[in-house]
Amino acid sequence: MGRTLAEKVWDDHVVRRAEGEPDLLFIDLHLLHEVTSPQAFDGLRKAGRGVRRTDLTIATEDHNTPTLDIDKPIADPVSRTQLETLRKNCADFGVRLHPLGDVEQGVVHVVGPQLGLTQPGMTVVCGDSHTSTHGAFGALAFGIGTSQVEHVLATQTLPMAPFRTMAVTVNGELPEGVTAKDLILAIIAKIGTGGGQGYVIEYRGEAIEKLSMEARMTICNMSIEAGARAGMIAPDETTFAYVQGREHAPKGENGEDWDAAVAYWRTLRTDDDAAFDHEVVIEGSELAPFVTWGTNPGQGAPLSASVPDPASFEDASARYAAEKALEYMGLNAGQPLREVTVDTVFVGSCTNGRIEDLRSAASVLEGRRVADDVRMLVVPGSVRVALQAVEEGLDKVFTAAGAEWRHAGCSMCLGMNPDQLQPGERAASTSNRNFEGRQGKGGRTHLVSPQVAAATAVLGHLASPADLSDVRETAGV
Ligand SMILES: CC(C)[C@H](C(=O)O)[C@@H](O)C(=O)O
Ligand code: SF4
Repeated sequence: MGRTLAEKVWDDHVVRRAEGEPDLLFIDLHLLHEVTSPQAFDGLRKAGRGVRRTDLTIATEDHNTPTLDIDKPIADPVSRTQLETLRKNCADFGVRLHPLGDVEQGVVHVVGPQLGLTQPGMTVVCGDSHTSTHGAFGALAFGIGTSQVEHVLATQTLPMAPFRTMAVTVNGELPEGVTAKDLILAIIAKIGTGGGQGYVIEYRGEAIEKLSMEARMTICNMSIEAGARAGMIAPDETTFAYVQGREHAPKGENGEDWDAAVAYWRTLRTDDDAAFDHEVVIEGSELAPFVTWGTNPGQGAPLSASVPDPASFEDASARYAAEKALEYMGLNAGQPLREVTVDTVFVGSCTNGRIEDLRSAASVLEGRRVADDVRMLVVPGSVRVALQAVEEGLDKVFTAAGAEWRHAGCSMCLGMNPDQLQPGERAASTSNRNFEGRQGKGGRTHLVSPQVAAATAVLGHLASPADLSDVRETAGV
């Protein structure tokens, strides 16, 4: 019988298989950041071990980095210690690090792909749940815990429990104004935040094949929010075009390494006779802009809908979760989502902080103004993304509209740096988690696409670009 994409990549990395034991996999790329690596390095020190493959290991600073005044000392002592510790560890163990201020610094899941380090068919790990992002290249990419980080540092291998396979097939075409973010929010609302548990999800179908690499990364990034072990998309011409020419892409003197790599990558497709353990089918043409109303990424609905009545949930735990969520979010059942007002808009993160995301937010903001009582932060996912945006003049579009243009990092995606919501503040955010307190204690988060974020910033309430049709005219543009 044929094999799925995930099974092929897995099989190609098994270095030891024994009855009744998890397979031991070789790891092609190990990404590190300041939050989940300190204890792993301490463990190495205690055991007198080194980093086995420094050539396959790379670190960046992202979670604790400020996005303003980056040349000043870091005020928060916890953040400062985290960054100093990473710097010392990387220096002591010979690991390549892109610190704050470096041109390759940025959110770890933005940096790997843009350097061409993330490639089809690889195994990629990082002590970070959104490592699933790299699956967009047809890599098997897992978030791992700190003790596993230590294991990979020491051995470049990892024992992995077997997984089940799920296909999420998206047929047809996404309607105009519907983005990868809307699609993944709709998928999670459909299968639930636990729906992917134990599975590696392969996204396939016409609508997926048409997506850019940036959009595919948005989808795979949020696989973890459905509980999945990983998300993957088979590599194709779009993938090869994105990887080709990047710093770490295969080359060879006459391009022979590239040709050999592409020949192998073309085999990384699920065989026609392979069977998935579970299949979900979605009609892309039926989708609409999607936003969350609750406190987990599965509590979402089309923007045109209203806040659901908890009583409408048949399942008792879903009903209870909805009640708690509405209480925390300060929302009432039946309230139209378009009438929910926000004070903050955040465009950024490893979900939607890439150049295409900034372009799409800028295209909505061009010639318009952020509403007076709204604060909008635009935070590029990496310094490279920032430089590209500046080259295209996007930073000017943002600042002219009244938004703040910040330095690269995780920023307001989670409250580990100065960019935070105040208690009771409400944000439309292009990030991936709307958990209680995620963006700051008592902060309320609505997950949205970059386009919805920008339209929301202009109108001051949840909105899509379609709601803006006459605003630009009034502004005389
Ligand atoms: C801090 C880190 C461990 C965490 C993760 O694992 O994802 C963070 O990146 C997040 O998005 O919540
Ligand atoms: S941007 Fe957000 S989701 Fe991504 S790694 Fe940083 S904190 Fe995690």
